[in-house]
Amino acid sequence: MEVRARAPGKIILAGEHAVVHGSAAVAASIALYTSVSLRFPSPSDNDDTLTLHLMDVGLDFSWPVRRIKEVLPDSVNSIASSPTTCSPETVKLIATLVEEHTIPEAKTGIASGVIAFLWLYTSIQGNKPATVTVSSELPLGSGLGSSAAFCVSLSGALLALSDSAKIDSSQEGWVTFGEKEQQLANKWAFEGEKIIHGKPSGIDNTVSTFGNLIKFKSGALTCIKSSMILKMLITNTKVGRNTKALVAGVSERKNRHPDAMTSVFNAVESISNELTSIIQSSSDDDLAALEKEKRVEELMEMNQGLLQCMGVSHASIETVLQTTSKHKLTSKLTGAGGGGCVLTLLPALLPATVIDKVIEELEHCGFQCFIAEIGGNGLEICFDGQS
Ligand SMILES: Nc1ncnc2c1ncn2[C@@H]1O[C@H](COP(=O)(O)OP(=O)(O)OP(=O)(O)O)[C@@H](O)[C@H]1O
Ligand SMILES: C[C@@](O)(CCO)CC(=O)[O-]
Ligand SMILES: [Mg+2]
Repeated sequence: MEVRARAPGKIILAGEHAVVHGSAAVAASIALYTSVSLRFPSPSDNDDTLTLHLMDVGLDFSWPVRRIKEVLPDSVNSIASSPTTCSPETVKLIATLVEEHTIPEAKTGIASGVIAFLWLYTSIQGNKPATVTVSSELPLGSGLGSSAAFCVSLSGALLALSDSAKIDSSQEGWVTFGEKEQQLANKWAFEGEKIIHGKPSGIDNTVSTFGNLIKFKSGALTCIKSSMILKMLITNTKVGRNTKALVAGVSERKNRHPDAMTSVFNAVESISNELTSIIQSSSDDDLAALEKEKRVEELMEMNQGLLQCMGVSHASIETVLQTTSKHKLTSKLTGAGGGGCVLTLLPALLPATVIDKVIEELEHCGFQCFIAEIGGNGLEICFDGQS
């Protein structure tokens, strides 16, 4: 029996970090996916191992299921319908399973993803042997929600072959879960994100599960219907960073300066709310459309300034800001910052020659640029092995 699941990455248009502290944020899915395939061996395969292939980092992990039972005796019972937080003690136990494999020094960040995998796998599928393969079109650890896409696609595949999700496996091509199953996959993915991020807001797994353009605040999402073309250039500075450390850094700054940081988070909330109304408002003529673009640019600039206040910008991000501003374009970091990706709004009437020139200059700095489609599908499942 085999199933595949895929889940998209995301960009945050406004509100990263502040959203962890209760402010609203605006995010959109992008058409770059992480895919997971899950296959249970047939009895004749005589295979008693759980194997994980991580194609993007070229690492393979494999455990005899009796070893998993030894370390995690509770994993004999699946708790698929009740998303549960992995306790710090269980994280430590799972880490011993991960440490049985050698992870090269440069890839140690992968360990938290493997721990999240083992928690989701054993909670949803118990102790069955299986082969799980993960591959992604997203750059890992760059602010485009690779950890969420990993957790959502994994939860989707695991639930699709569990008794907790009712889904017709005879359907062909990519299909979406029903609302109840989507909610369940999203909740499990959030539990995985907690292992990777420490204190996630839930915005990344939510937009990856449901797709589209959303406003998110304190765990609740509102779908946004955009009435304007939002074309974003994404620049990957290729400076590696870790969301968990950046989120913890902002919390420490908040502990040191509670009043000032609360004001910063409140300002971000106003930016997200204003951005939402601008994106949704209808524009009667080209002038109004142009005016809306200018306002979005101004809000992006203000949000970037506040992210600098939070201490999550980086020299490489500043280089992108300076390079794009020479062409009168506005940029802001997206995701956790500290390197990673930067968004630049490409106005609807911007000549293609200018876009080419900006990309050339950014790539000359060693960055990688791409334009991704915004606001597409969320989590999807495929049973037929064809699509
Ligand atoms: N395709 C993948 N294969 C293996 N591990 C992955 C994959 N995608 C994500 N991960 C896990 O997620 C971690 C990166 O998550 P992190 O939250 O730091 O960055 P991000 O999600 O890309 O950015 P952001 O959270 O700012 O949007 C990796 O170190 C790894 O543990
Ligand atoms: C930095 C952050 O706000 C977004 C990361 O994409 C963290 C989170 O919301 O979980
Ligand atoms: Mg992440």
